[in-house]
Amino acid sequence: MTIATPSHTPQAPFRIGTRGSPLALAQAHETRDRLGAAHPHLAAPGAIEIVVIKTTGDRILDRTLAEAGGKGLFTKEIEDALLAGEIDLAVHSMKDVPTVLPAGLDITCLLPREDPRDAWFSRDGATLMELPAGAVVGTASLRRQAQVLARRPDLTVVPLRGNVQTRLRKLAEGEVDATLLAMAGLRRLSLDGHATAVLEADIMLPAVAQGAIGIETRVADAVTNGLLAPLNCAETALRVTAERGVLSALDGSCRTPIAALARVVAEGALELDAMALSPDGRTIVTTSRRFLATDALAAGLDAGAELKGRLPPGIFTVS
Ligand SMILES: NCc1[nH]cc(CCC(=O)O)c1CC(=O)O
Repeated sequence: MTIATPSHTPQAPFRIGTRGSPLALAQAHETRDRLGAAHPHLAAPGAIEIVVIKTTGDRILDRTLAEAGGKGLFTKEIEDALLAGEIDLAVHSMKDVPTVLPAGLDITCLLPREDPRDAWFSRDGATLMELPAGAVVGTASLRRQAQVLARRPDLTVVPLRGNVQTRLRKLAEGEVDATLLAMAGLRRLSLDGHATAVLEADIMLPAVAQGAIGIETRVADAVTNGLLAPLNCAETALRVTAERGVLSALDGSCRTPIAALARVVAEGALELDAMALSPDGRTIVTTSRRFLATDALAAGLDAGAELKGRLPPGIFTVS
């Protein structure tokens, strides 16, 4: 396979590739605004074009993503457009980006991270611990399902899909009694005011890279990568590197629910909490690391390898 390496020419519009969901578009607009703020020639009207690309993940409405299987459901078609030179950069929720990227592409920029926590929504304002026995929690995320069932094995978890607005509508219509959504997405859509509660990480450890926006480009496209350099948030990049290290150490051992959150605890020092769970929430393996910024990837990989080694055989291989 040959990899095209077209490069942005200053007179043509700069093209941002994105999914078409309201959240994806908000993230693309944030990227466009940050590029315009950093580079006056990109602030002019029409200087940046937003190209909406439909992905396999957008077509899957009736099954949970875990059932649909496969990695990169939300990224493949966008990456194909990037490799073909149809767009100059792709904006992704890092949570949806696989750990292994196509040859010639890389995440070359991470925007400052939003709140990584999950928000809790219930129809009548009950918290997770207050919901009546047998109440129905809607989520397609095995990570959220497992952590809900770990605390409340008497609840029923059913899949709930659709974009943020759709899920909130289904909650209001009574299809479920409660649901969970990433705070980051809600903030970006100005919907965070509707949340019943924000779940701290010791109640609901977030997904790897939740709340982080990553920008994927062609490694060889020096023009685009140069324009993005001032937009990169070094702290977010370190945290995401550690968390994705956990994921890459566990990749291949299936669709085990995994959660991880890294944060800066002192100048140049980070802490990482990582967790693997069985979907029924009955088996939970956790570990933490404290490490220096230079060791972010190694710490994540090491934590992931430890979790992998401690997984009870059989329980976690659901593939
Ligand atoms: N898989 C869907 C998805 N991908 C990223 C976000 C939220 C935004 C983020 O985590 O950056 C969501 C929705 C959700 O989990 O509520």
